[in-house]
Amino acid sequence: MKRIGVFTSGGDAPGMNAAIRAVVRAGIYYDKEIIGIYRGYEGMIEGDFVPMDVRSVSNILQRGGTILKSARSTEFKTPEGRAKAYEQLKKHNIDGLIGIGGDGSFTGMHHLYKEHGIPYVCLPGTIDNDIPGTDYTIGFDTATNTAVEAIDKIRDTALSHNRLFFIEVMGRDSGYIAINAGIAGGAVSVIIPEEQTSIDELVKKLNEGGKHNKSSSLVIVAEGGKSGSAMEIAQKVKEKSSYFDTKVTILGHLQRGGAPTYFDRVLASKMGVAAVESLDEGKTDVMIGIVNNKMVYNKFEEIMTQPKYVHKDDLRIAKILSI
Ligand SMILES: Nc1ncnc2c1ncn2[C@@H]1O[C@H](COP(=O)(O)OP(=O)(O)O)[C@@H](O)[C@H]1O
Ligand SMILES: O=P(O)(O)OC[C@H]1O[C@](O)(COP(=O)(O)O)[C@@H](O)[C@@H]1O
Ligand SMILES: [Mg+2]
Repeated sequence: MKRIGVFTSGGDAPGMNAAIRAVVRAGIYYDKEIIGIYRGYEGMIEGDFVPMDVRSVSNILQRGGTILKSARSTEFKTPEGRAKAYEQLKKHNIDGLIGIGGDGSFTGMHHLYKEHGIPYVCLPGTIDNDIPGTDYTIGFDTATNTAVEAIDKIRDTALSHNRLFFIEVMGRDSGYIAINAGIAGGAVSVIIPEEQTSIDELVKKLNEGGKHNKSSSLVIVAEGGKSGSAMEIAQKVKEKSSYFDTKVTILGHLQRGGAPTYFDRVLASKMGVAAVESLDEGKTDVMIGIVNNKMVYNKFEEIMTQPKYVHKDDLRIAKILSI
């Protein structure tokens, strides 16, 4: 393994820069040439490559976003698109890849490997924490802290006006950000895609809160749930009860930006070094994960056939604490 390509793909996540830095520095430490690939699979298809030296990753450890930029590429989902990407990698003598992205990016790397034999190691980089085989993904901790900070601020208004707020958080089809931000932010109820929510039960719960003199109520809604968006759920609740002065806040892309927490910086740094070392040792078709505070190497087929659900116990805890 002499030349390693590194790229970020899918939604950007805080800590991606720390991971790029670790890959570049560890690669150079082990006498590899590191080639940065811009804009994920789009840049791979177009051959948008740049050699990276030690100083090219100075002062990025603490920055959100990704200096390599990211993209979602429709073309790469086709065998033809991946063949184009492979031609570019061959032309630039790239022997292996380290990709930083979510479940979609991991699936893309797996297909490229199966079709063209390019060894790769994936680092889980997504705010959603929706990939099996790791307790945490890079960016999840920062995004959840950002959501909690926003929830605390909204509580000030909720308290001052005795209002009911529905706060929508990201996570695509996963409730990880929602349940953790819900526990940390003291939500009266957390609505996640993994569970069916009854509007009648929610109204009952809110009414009980009213009877117990709750002066503010915050409901955290994960995007992507079957019960609808925060806006739709708020509307349904209003139709069933005129008791509440209701407002809706969608946190949106606020959750993707900002300086990574210490946790995400350390996680990304450890995973970046592990990626270079494991690729050099001959590991491939794997995603690095952290499980019980230990680095693990997950084969694509072993983890991507399994769903990753929020811990049932977390839902129980949120419920107990919201009375
Ligand atoms: N099933 C797939 N086959 C091949 N490539 C895929 C597949 N799913 C996703 N990708 C590639 O990975 C990119 C990033 O995936 P996406 O789901 O958008 O984000 P993330 O990697 O953060 O989950 C997609 O734009 C696409 O190019
Ligand atoms: O920024 P976009 O393209 O609108 O995508 C929004 C989606 O990206 C995310 O922020 C991150 O998802 P990925 O890491 O899978 O790309 C999701 O929580 C959200 O559903
Ligand atoms: Mg994803």
